[in-house]
Amino acid sequence: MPSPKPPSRRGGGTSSRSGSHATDARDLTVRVRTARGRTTSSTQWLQRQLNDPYVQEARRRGLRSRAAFKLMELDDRYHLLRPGLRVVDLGAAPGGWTQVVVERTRLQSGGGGRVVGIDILPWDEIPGACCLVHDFMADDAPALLTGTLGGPADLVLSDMAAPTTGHRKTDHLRVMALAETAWDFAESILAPGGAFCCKVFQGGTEGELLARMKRLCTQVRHAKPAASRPESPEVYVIAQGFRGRDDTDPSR
Ligand SMILES: C[S@@+](CC[C@H](N)C(=O)[O-])C[C@H]1O[C@@H](n2cnc3c(N)ncnc32)[C@H](O)[C@@H]1O
Repeated sequence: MPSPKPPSRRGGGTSSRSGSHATDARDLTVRVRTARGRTTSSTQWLQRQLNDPYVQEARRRGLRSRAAFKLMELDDRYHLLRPGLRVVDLGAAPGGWTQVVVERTRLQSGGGGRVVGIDILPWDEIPGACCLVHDFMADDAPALLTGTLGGPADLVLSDMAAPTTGHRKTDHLRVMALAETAWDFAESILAPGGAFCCKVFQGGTEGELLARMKRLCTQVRHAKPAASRPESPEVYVIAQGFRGRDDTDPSR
């Protein structure tokens, strides 16, 4: 599954913002009328979805989410995926990242690896993957994931995000709490040499969490893929070259 070139809009973009484009380019922007019962924000969301080239490209390729393009780009840059890997995908629904993992680790053609995805929301099975519906923050989630994977992981992915409240500080804290719990879990399941790729919020992974990752991994970087909306504070932290868990670390 090749990564996309940043999808372009046929017709040269939105005419309302494209005064510099060729004058014969047709305006293909879909405009959504506000309807009774639909709030302004949901109208804006719908209009953005209908006009998002990543949404259109995902649909064309049979991908479940535009988020799939973020993982493709991160993998192209940091070489996270290869055949035979054992991967855990946290916050996996509706399944775009899992589809990319299955494809790029060649799970369906006997690649020898395994992928276990988990989400608190129901999601449809993906052939080649084990799709769990469970709260990752529940006490029994680490054991469930470890048992289902059946051994150490080479890669832990987390695209988990709680529904946004619109209150920036609250949203930041909620995403960072998920990221910290994801790293705690990664420390317990990653094989030496393993990697972790996780959504965090701008400002990146801070303080103690970043220090812990740097202590246990040879490389820790932040990246914002092109498919991540510029107005979104999300970025991804990629920690590679896991050295093994340090049970003497007092911050654990
Ligand atoms: C941005 S979406 C993930 C998109 C996914 N990577 C894809 O490519 O389709 C974030 C997901 O995190 C999930 N999530 C948030 N909190 C969770 C939790 N405590 N346990 C499991 N999943 C959670 C949400 O239900 C949501 O489906």
